[in-house]
Amino acid sequence: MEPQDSSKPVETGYIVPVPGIAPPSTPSEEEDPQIAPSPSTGGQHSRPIGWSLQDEDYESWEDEESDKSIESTADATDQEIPDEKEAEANGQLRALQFCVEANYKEFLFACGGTVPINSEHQGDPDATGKEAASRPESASSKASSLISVTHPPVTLRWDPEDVSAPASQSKLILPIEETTTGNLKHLLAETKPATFGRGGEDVYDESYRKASKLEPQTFSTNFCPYSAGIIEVISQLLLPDPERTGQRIIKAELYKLNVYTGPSGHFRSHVDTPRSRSQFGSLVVCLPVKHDGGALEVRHNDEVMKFDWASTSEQSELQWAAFYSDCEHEVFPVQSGHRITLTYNLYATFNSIQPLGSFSPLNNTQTPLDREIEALVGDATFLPDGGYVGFHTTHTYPHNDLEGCLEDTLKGLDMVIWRGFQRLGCAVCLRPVLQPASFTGPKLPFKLGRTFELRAISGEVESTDDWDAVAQDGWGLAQVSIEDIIWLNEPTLETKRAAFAYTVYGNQASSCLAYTVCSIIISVPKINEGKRDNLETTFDFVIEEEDWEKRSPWD
Ligand SMILES: O=C(O)CCC(=O)C(=O)O
Ligand SMILES: [Fe+2]
Repeated sequence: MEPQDSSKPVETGYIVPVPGIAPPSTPSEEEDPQIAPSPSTGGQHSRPIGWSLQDEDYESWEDEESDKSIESTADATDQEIPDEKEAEANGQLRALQFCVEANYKEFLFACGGTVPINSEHQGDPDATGKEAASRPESASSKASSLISVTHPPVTLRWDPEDVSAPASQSKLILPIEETTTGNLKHLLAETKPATFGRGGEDVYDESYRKASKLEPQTFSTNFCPYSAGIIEVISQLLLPDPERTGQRIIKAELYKLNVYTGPSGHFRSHVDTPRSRSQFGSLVVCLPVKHDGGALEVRHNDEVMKFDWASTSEQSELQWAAFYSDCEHEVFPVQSGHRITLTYNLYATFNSIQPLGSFSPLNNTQTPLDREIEALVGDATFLPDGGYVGFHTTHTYPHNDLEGCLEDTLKGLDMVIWRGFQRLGCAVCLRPVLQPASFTGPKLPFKLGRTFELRAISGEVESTDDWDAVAQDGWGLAQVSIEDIIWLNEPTLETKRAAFAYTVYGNQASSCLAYTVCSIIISVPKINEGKRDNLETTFDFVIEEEDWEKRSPWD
């Protein structure tokens, strides 16, 4: 896993000053999550995507701008209906657009459950017990078992600062076993203040985060999220492999042991910094230590999921939650006791070996959404000569990373769209879509990019032509023009990332950032003798122009 280049600005906030190209908050490579001071509770989609630093009154054109972006999307889909056949195809298209919209709330962005601790446990993976995972608010969640596993008591051992301290004092058995009870205070004494990345440095700010931590190299545990069955559950719910190709599997990496102590331990709303391009989420495992308060709330767009472990914190079980890395989350204040957690970074990785009879209750290939995609692609009146369909992703990806996004990290609905079209022979690729920057000048059009790299461009923009030149020459545009794409949905502006910096000359010069959202571009093959050709491929990110032309469905 290559780590994210921390020298590169990563944009997650809303207002981004551009001294050169440095953003206000470059996350620290070493330390904890960067803070995305985002909207209170998940999801306004009406934020502007680019603006001049001099635009003090950006609030006033914010709505206008977002309306405009939505209009532009609608323009692309509201196409003329010259004859009956096209009308029919359009009906099919609208059905899919409707279905996509209806599915927005259907996809999990977080999941959680419990693993019972069984002191009789002998390490037998088939030992009976229960493991549950589902939406935490559902009353039946704990009954909807996916896998039956129990875990032996959890042992924690740590390196004491005082190396002469006896080993028997640097160990806890949880739920707290009498012989180790007194060691909780030793553990607490070994933890260090938990900092987080803000403005490019590690800060300890108790008003934002009050917690302490141990680094993974200073402690060890017999707890393993794989043998506890947790990774299997996350895999089925957050990173499913609907056709069971066994291609993408999860790598969980222990990140920290965190302690939030009453009466005021907490972590305000933030988005974790992905440690690499392949990170798609985080896992928090709550150890059985008594505490009150400290609920974890996870948000995505307008949806909220809450994991409140306090009332069962003394029970003989491990409670856990996992969520996609672009989700805002928050740990509410712990009122008393100690909320002790193990956190893991979750990466999507490849598996070339087919899973052996792995239990998969999910079969996503026949969801209503899949059926709508099938109906659209199967309709010979829809793009009979081939063409492009676009889908703005509902989650954020590192789409300003030089190496682009990894399709294996696609989340929720995004993955279903990608796989749904791909399995029908359509070619798919991820592309950054440049959003119209806004400044006191001409209104600028959307652009579809071919590069993901975040750049500083010395171009000066005074007119639409200048903008075209900056975007075309300085940033690079895909051969497919944005107007050639039929869009299935509107961009979710929260997923934006900085693409390049440029200078605007109005009354005075000002630096601006141009932003992109991430989109799936689908090349629908042409109809050949009543059937679609099979493109059986993804686009390449760095292909020559001739290749683009070769792959064009109009050839
Ligand atoms: O402890 C939790 O529930 C979440 C902690 C968290 O957000 C983090 O460590 O980044
Ligand atoms: Fe976090």
